[in-house]
Amino acid sequence: MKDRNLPQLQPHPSSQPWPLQTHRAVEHVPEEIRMGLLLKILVPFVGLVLAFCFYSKEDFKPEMMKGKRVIVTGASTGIGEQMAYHLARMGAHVLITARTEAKLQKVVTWCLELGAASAHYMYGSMEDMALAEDVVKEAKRLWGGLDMLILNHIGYTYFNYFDGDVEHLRKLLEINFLSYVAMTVSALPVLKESGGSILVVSSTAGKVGIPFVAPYSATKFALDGFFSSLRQELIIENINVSITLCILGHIATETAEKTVSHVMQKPGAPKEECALEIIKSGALRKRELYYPYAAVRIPLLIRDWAPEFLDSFTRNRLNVENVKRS
Ligand SMILES: NC(=O)C1=CN([C@@H]2O[C@H](COP(=O)(O)OP(=O)(O)OC[C@H]3O[C@@H](n4cnc5c(N)ncnc54)[C@H](OP(=O)(O)O)[C@@H]3O)[C@@H](O)[C@H]2O)C=CC1
Ligand SMILES: C[C@]12CC(=O)[C@H]3[C@@H](CCC4=CC(=O)CC[C@@]43C)[C@@H]1CC[C@@H]2C(=O)CO
Repeated sequence: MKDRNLPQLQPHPSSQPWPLQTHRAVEHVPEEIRMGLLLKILVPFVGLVLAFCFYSKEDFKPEMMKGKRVIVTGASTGIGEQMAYHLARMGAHVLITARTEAKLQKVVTWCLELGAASAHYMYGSMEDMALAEDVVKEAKRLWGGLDMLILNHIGYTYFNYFDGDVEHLRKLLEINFLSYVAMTVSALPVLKESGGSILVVSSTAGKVGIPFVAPYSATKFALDGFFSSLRQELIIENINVSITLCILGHIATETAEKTVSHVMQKPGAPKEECALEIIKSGALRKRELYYPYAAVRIPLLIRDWAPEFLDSFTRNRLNVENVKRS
């Protein structure tokens, strides 16, 4: 008979059959620690397995781009500039765009030095939808057709709390999204003739919620929605034009480093390698590119399983205390 006054001693966990013992041990570990341990072990492993599977099938050869006719927008600096140089080394024809003519002239000169089959530029702002269409018309005039359209340009992006400026958002939607649609509408007929490719440069901010880039993020999400739907329609109609959505993490371009060096805890990935991976993914007609692979792909794997954890992880990767409302 048990003595009511004595504390009822529990059998030591080690005397329990294994499952019960483990169950009790796990019960005492807080949820967030369990999630953290799970993610620290499981997620990198999954990322490595996916990376091996994905990249082990890579069979890009630079000669695939020799003689190809390529438009690269936003190519006066940054990732677009590096894409132009890679294409030049591969012997492609390049037509590059941006607003700053002097910068475009220098990039074209260097492209010819590097071995481009031909190199031309058109300058102006992509706020002007007529320019978006004129660039494709110029490609038809110069080359008689088009093989690859790389949509890369973006308008000025602040990195701060959303300030409520709806007009800024409207303008950014025109530059970052509607001009991409206008160029695609203009280019599709010639891309159908060549069985060509459309490469859409986007961001992790076009797939998950990242603070301080709300207007920019909206334009990148719009790209995903529009071009993922258009890709479905091209497949349904057996139209041989590929669409590659390029999801990029933080890349060390001049603009990015100027804008966020005080907030990011790690430097961006190299713009030269990023540019090459974009070209390779388009030439191989990939559905999506994730670069840097693990830094981009793992958050997307977590996104639908543990959204709150991902939000918290994203905030903790930034020195948010350094962002002051302007
Ligand atoms: N850097 C990063 O961390 C990341 C970048 N990305 C994406 O990569 C792409 C390139 O980024 P990045 O190289 O850093 O950008 P940059 O700011 O370095 O280059 C932007 C380009 O767009 C041009 N441009 C700017 N405004 C306009 C306009 N109104 N009309 C036409 N062209 C314009 C600029 O030239 P000009 O001023 O002469 O017009 C420049 O050539 C973008 O789509 C961006 O969203 C995605 C994720 C991360
Ligand atoms: C907005 C911009 C480009 C980006 O997409 C990044 C942002 C810095 C914080 C980021 C971290 C990530 O992991 C994903 C990308 C991004 C949202 C960059 C600040 C300026 C960059 C820009 O405008 C284009 O160069």
